[in-house]
Amino acid sequence: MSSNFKKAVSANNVSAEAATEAVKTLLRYIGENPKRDGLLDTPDRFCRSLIEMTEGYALNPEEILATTFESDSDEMVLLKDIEFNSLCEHHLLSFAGKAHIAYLPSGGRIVGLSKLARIVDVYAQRLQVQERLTQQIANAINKYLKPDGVAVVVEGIHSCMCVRGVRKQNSTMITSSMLGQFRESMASRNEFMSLITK
Ligand SMILES: Nc1nc2c(ncn2[C@@H]2O[C@H](COP(=O)(O)OP(=O)(O)OP(=O)(O)O)[C@@H](O)[C@H]2O)c(=O)[nH]1
Ligand SMILES: [Zn+2]
Repeated sequence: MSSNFKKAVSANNVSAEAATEAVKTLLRYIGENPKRDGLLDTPDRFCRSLIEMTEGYALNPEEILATTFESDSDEMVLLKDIEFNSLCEHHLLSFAGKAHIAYLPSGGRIVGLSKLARIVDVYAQRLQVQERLTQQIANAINKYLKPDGVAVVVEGIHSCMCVRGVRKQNSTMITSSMLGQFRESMASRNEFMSLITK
């Protein structure tokens, strides 16, 4: 794994070697010695973790939502409590929580349930703000599945508010994006909200 990483060059032509050197500089910046035993592999590990946590850039939402199935139901489909981990683009610290997604099938087509969870990962595994994460999930489902409506609510706890800065441990950020019938009809929105708060 480690040797594969060393050969890698990013899309922006930054070598893995340059990336690990940058982490060594950060370690020196905080007064650490990157040559001490416990830190020898840390720059390599850190870079691999960062690549792993941003795998969403390489995923294609159109491909994920390409397989659909026939269904004669036009009732709401809801997948709730989809866990996610993301990285806040301001501090590069984790924010994590749950996403809830509903859509109203249109044209007699439904999508495999796991694909909704995969769409969350496409956008969560990038540098994000929670508002954009929420909108991107809703917009992708709207664009590629063309349902009558999409509703997305994301609940996230931001490490940058817990472990540093204002240090508030128990606040949760809640964001939503309502499209189509969920935006137009209060009844649809209320049905969705009551199901996710059960
Ligand atoms: N709206 C929004 N803000 C976020 C998100 N993630 C982190 N933030 C905030 O981004 C802001 C960055 O503010 P700055 O003042 O530039 O940075 P800072 O000095 O580190 O701010 P503090 O966290 O208040 O110490 C902070 O208020 C964070 O709480 C997010 O997903 N959405
Ligand atoms: Zn942050």
